[in-house]
Amino acid sequence: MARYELVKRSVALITLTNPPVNALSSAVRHAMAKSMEQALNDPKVTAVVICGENGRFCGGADIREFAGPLRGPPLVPLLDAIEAGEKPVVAAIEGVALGGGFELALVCHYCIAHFKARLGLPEVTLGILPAAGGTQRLPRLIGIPAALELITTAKPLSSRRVSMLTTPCPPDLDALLEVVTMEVKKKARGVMAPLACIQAVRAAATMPYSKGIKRESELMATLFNSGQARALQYCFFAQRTAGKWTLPSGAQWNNSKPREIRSAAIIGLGTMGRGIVVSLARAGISVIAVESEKKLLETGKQMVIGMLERDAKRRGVSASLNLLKFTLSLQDLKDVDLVIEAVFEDMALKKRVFQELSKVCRPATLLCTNTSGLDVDALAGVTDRPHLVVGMHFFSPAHVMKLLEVVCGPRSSSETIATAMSLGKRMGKVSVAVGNCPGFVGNRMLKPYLDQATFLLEEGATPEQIDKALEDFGFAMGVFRMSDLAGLDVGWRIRKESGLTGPDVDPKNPPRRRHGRRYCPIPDMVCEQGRFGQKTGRGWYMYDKPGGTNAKPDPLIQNLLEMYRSRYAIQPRNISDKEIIERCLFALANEGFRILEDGIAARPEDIDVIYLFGYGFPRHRGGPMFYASMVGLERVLERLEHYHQAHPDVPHLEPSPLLKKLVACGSPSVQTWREHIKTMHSHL
Ligand SMILES: CCCCCCCCCCCCC[C@H](O)CC(=O)SCCNC(=O)CCNC(=O)[C@H](O)C(C)(C)COP(=O)(O)OP(=O)(O)OC[C@H]1O[C@@H](n2cnc3c(N)ncnc32)[C@H](O)[C@@H]1OP(=O)(O)O
Ligand SMILES: NC(=O)c1ccc[n+]([C@@H]2O[C@H](COP(=O)([O-])OP(=O)(O)OC[C@H]3O[C@@H](n4cnc5c(N)ncnc54)[C@H](O)[C@@H]3O)[C@@H](O)[C@H]2O)c1
Repeated sequence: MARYELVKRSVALITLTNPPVNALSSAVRHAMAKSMEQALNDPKVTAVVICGENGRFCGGADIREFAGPLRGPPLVPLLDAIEAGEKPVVAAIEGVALGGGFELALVCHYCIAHFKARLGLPEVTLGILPAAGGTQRLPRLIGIPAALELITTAKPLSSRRVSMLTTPCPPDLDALLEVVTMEVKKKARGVMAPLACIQAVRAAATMPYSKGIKRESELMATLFNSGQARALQYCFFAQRTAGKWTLPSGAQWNNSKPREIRSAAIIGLGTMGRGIVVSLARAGISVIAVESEKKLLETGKQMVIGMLERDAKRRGVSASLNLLKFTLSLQDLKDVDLVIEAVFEDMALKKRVFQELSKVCRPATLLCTNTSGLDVDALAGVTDRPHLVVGMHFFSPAHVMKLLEVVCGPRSSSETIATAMSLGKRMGKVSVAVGNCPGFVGNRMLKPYLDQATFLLEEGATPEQIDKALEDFGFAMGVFRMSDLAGLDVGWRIRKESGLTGPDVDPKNPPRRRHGRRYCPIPDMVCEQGRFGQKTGRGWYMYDKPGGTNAKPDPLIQNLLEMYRSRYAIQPRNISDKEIIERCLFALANEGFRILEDGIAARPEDIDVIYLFGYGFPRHRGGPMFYASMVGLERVLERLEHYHQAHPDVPHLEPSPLLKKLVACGSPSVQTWREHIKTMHSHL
């Protein structure tokens, strides 16, 4: 846990040895305390060097220990003792020095850091604060403004910049703290940890160290047992769990070898294709981009080049334009390792493309589709290599959004899945393996969520009221603002194609019912007026101009809702924010339970990661499944039963059998739900 050596007969070298990140577990703290005592008591030792094994100084406190009672020597007195010791202590930093690892470096009398070292205080991302003196020592070392930025944003630093940060405490501290508080509140709505950090830094600025450290510890005590800290720490591990995919066949992340991908092709240079090309090129992969027409090819090319150049400028690197090739001919794809199809969401067109690819590409080429919800296995079926077909569902904008759903068809081989997952990681994505069903995980769950929002409109709510409730809950954007951003015409086209609206609707359908269920035609009425969202300057809100982003409530929408309600004799009622949150989010989680039952997602963590990284679910709430567990499954069940009774024609509100089963089993913790699902059918 910590190795002690005497070097050159006078220097004690203490190496932290707790792979993979040398976290400061109880055993490490114990070994460090012993080693320091030995070094301080040995008259031969004139100086001490602390470093970490395997090129990593220290990833901080052992987060897993936070879930149980705290044992072992506490960190603060250990670090205080190092700082107070009479022999000089040097931190030799290679790799990461994060959280408690950085706080350890701060108590050392000297630090030497490799130029690739990464130093930072990511505690706020875990819902806590740097409580081993970080909020007290860092302001003293680098000044209030720089310390505030590091502590409240969790942004890591390269080692060279640390030496440049020497801003003194500004004269108007209160004004500065006020500005930072506003920024933090705006960026991380409702999140407690960064606000507590600001209070701790205020203590550093206004109190002697002995009092400041006490304040730090009080603030930590509040955060430590909070629901937000539990949620954020759950997110940390959920993200890592998602990478560890597993199939019922026994194939899994650690026994399936991915293929190396050196070259790839993208078919379709529209909204998605462009972002995917950028993501691949940024990862150092040669890309051939294919369009159907010369003009579209040229437009796509210019957009991709512009995106890559801007991105490279931002990151201070040179744009990898030499990796790109643009063509109108599929024949150019015969040697690529992998193809990602991103043409229109049209099954017949996609099938034609896959048939053609089957003929053109060498037999070992992987064929992937970026479809948002079509049957991946139906596409595999038209190829000569169904085992090499997989869905790679990126999210818009594809070069920005971190989520990648890897959609495993029943015939996708484990090597194919491993390759898609590993390629996602190489592109900096958070990849989650999911089964093949309409909408996969993310978009399938979105339907009940959107339905509830529009039903609430019918019943008396306004778009701005619903959005505000969701934004106060922590979403960056409410459902209507998000829909305006994404474009309302996409959903409208899908509804027309599935016969829910437009000329193909069976006239025998009552106006607010389809297939025997409640249906809300308001979104169709909005689209019929040419209101497609931000791009047309009008949608659920009005904007200054087409493409504008400043959403204002629109009296025309208000009129439309009033006319609609009076046409169908709906008496509007006052709807509480509580009802909005419960109906939208419990319906969302309920579909998540069904997805687990159906074996479309292997674990609740996978669903939560999809919602955190693809749909802006607030991280401090942990994701829809974790949120349901925090509310209490019994309560979620009771509320769903209540709402289903009130709306029996909405099947999504009927509690899922898995939810009922979990409640009957005493509402076990989310990490153990898997044991209750394992007998069920898996599509993974
Ligand atoms: C009344 C109550 C009073 C309560 C008062 C309590 C007082 C308690 C006193 C506490 C003192 C506070 C000390 C300190 O301020 C707090 C902290 O230090 S919190 C931890 C801060 N550190 C981090 O957040 C770093 C987290 N890790 C990372 O960002 C990355 O892992 C990495 C280090 C950059 C490495 O990244 P990668 O190479 O990509 O590797 P992985 O991410 O896949 O990780 C590999 C593996 O390691 C596990 N792991 C990583 N870091 C930790 C950690 N700090 N603790 C435990 N485990 C860690 C990770 O989960 C992976 O394992 P897997 O999940 O795959 O099994
Ligand atoms: N837009 C999104 O938010 C989003 C998100 C995730 C997934 N998707 C999916 O990604 C796919 C593409 O969506 P999009 O939004 O980029 O569409 P888009 O309309 O912006 O782009 C599609 C592009 O494909 C090109 N194309 C059509 N047929 C072609 C052919 N035979 N050969 C070469 N190019 C061809 C078109 O010219 C067009 O430029 C769809 O399956 C969609 O469901 C979209």
